[in-house]
Amino acid sequence: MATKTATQITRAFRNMRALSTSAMKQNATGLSEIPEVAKCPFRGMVNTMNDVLTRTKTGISETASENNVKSFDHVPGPKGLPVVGTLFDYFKKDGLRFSKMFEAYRQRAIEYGPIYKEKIATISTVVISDPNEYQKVIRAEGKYPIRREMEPMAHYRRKNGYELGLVNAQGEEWYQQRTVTSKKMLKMKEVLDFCQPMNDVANDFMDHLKSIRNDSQEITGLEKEIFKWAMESIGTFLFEERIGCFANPTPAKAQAFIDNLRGYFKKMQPLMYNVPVYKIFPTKLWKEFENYANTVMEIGRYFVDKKVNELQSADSSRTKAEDEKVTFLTYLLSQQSLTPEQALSTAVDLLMAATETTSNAILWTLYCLAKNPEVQETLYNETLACINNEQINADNISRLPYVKAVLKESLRLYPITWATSRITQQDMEVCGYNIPTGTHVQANLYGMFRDDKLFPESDTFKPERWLRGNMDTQLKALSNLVWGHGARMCIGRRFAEQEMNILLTKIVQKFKLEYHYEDIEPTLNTVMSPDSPLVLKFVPRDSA
Ligand code: HEM
Repeated sequence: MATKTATQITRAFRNMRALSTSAMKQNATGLSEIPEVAKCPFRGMVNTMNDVLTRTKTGISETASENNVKSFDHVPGPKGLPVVGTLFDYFKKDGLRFSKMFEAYRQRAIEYGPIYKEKIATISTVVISDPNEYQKVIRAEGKYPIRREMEPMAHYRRKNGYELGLVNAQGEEWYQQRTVTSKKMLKMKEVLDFCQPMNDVANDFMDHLKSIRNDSQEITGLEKEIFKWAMESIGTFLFEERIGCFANPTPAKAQAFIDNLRGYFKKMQPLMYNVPVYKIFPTKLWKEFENYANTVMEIGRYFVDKKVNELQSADSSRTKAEDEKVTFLTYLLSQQSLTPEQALSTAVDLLMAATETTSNAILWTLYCLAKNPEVQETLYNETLACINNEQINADNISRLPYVKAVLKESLRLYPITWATSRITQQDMEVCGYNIPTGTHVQANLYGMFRDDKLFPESDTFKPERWLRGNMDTQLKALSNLVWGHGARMCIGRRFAEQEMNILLTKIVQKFKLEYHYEDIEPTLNTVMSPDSPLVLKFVPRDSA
């Protein structure tokens, strides 16, 4: 892909500034997006279902029966009511809960088997709990895999005239953004280059942890602290400079971003499953979500704009767009295939996607380690033997198989993204049923990960499962699924694994973790999070 000249970059910066400051005005006019908002909110779903019904009533079921493949109509599942489907099952006293959808999927799979279908209000889904059968979906996803939109997020962006961003864009638009972004984010060398900044952030975080422990060596409000680490870490990648989240007090903008982003993900969860009335009139929940979203976008843009301004005011003759080592943002802006608005949306998307995910993954891992002291000791001994007190770098990071196994095992027990999502783009057979084009299909990750047949003693934390020699190909494929699959797999995976490995190594080197309270259960704030505050004791290993 050709890079732009310095003049073109300067023009891109200028456009970017104009765009970001006029974003709200664009919302008001919202020329390109108004028709989308004006669409019937249920149209997409009705179309998909009609398509499915037409196909099953006509050619497809005949073909299916010819090949001994049962028609889509026969896929088992809860019946539900006309229009609302099984929605009311989620409001019954002691019934299923939107905040525990992973458990609902698991229970349904136990009741209906490796494939079932369910319609919850406007969402129709086919859930697959057999990893081999799900491979058929993976193999058929094509060049432009379609993941179901995160509807509240996409609706907010359309309504306000923002680009959909990498997470929600589809087809050619998605492909362009993905191609540009993956060159920096999925290339091992590019990510390994960030070992040093990640070490620096993790070292500072160790000092921060020491300073915020109370007299009992416990840290309360650990969630917010870990979130700061995640934000600081992605900040170094996007902007190649420190945001300063560990300062006392935390910079107001960073603190507001953290608080609002958490609220944003929390409110998105119930909006995703309920009837999307918010598309017609703003419900209380929608307004709360919108408020959080406004602040998150505003602050996300502030960080991006700040960097853009700095780059612009630097001597343009020294702009290093042609060089290999430029900030991620400079790189994005230098790409001809991205509009400045797309570059900006992508950067904000990454800032958002990186924080909630890695912070929750780390929280779960620390919880598992604190509850399993023998695992903690094995991990500590590995770090002593393999890297001692060296900084983690491109060479020695591969010498830490146990830390990787610990992370995999935590994500197995607490898969923060607990199900995958694809819309099929061709008819296919799965578990002996015909699945027509346009069907929303999901892998029941939480159900698979807690299945004793796939993972003996599945509720037990055993990182050894993931060590070379103990792992067969099926297990390996399964561990990867927590990052999604194929061309649309998590773009931040390499970045996330590296920063989490570095942080975990440093934490076990410095502290023994203890947990002395009731067990914590998972709940969904869009990603799987602890349902109550996690209070851990950080006991120093040395006298430092
Ligand atoms: C524990 C950490 C994380 C987990 C478990 C995780 C998991 C996932 C999953 C399952 C998907 C959907 C993939 C698919 O549909 O096949 C995804 C997509 C995505 N993730 Fe992550 N993620 C994590 C961290 C991150 C980080 C650190 C970033 C950014 C630096 C990030 C950025 C994204 C983006 C932009 C997408 C959309 C990609 C696309 O549609 O092309 N994620 N992630």
